[in-house]
Amino acid sequence: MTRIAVIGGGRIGEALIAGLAKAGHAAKDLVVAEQYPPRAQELAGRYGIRATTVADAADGAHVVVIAVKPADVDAVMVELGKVDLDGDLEQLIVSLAAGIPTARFESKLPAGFPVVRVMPNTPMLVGEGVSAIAAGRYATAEHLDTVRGILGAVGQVVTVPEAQLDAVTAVSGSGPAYVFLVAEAMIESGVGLGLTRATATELVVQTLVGSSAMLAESGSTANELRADVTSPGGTTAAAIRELERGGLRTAFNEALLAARDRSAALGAAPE
Ligand SMILES: NC(=O)C1=CN([C@@H]2O[C@H](COP(=O)(O)OP(=O)(O)OC[C@H]3O[C@@H](n4cnc5c(N)ncnc54)[C@H](O)[C@@H]3O)[C@@H](O)[C@H]2O)C=CC1
Ligand SMILES: O=C(O)[C@@H]1CCC=N1
Repeated sequence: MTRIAVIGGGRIGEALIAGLAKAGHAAKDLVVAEQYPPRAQELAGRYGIRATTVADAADGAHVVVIAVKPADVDAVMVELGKVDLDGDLEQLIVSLAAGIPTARFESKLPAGFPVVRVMPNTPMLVGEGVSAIAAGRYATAEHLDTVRGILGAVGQVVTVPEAQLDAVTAVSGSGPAYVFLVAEAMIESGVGLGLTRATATELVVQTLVGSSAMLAESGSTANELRADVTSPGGTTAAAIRELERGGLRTAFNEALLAARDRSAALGAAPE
């Protein structure tokens, strides 16, 4: 089985580890390097995996997944520079860091070293993630297949040119947060209308689950499904009029532009 080292055991690192563990990836073939010792021990205990240093984790791993904040990537690359990255193992660097171009990694790695950049999202924790992957200059179709195999175990995978990854980050990388914000707002409004928090939460969560299943399975577009709920002169029309008046579409346009630009800015940060 592919030996995977996850560098950075934070939210997305754990989502990947948990999703892979749930998908049956053997614990002995997963290792984490997390700089904060209590967190490292927590992950080791929770998933039965080894927690160690960056260099030790990378040494002997087939795939080294970088899951630290963009600002910490360079420090990790310095640590990786101390390892004899072994071409015989066909090692591969997979970066989950928002914004950081593959060229930045390639410039710090031995010549020709393959790098694949990925934008995942946290629903991979429950096997329902979506990741976009893009090949760096030296990554082959086989390397992309390896990454598809890993991320395919925890959700859907799409392949895009690297130039589109900032847009992907705005849509699906950050996307779960928009959905959770909508859920929060709907629950609060339900409570405001007199429902108990427990009832409002149950209604909202299942409404999101059911609506998502329809979007995924019905073959209808979002626009068609919305129209089906919207009886002329009815309750939904009254609600949607207020959402449009509140500038929902403009707010989403501006929000995704801001996220896309922030991703690009993270990549342009001085080394
Ligand atoms: N949270 C999310 O939904 C998503 C995050 N990402 C990307 O994943 C990366 C990580 O994000 P989060 O997990 O949210 O951040 P986080 O802050 O929760 O986790 C980062 C972890 O890396 C550890 N770390 C930092 N430097 C280290 C080093 N030198 N050696 C070992 N461990 C080190 C930190 O202690 C921390 O536990 C970021 O680059 C982000 O852009 C991508 C998609 C979604
Ligand atoms: O907020 C962030 O920067 C990361 C990247 C996508 C989701 N979380």
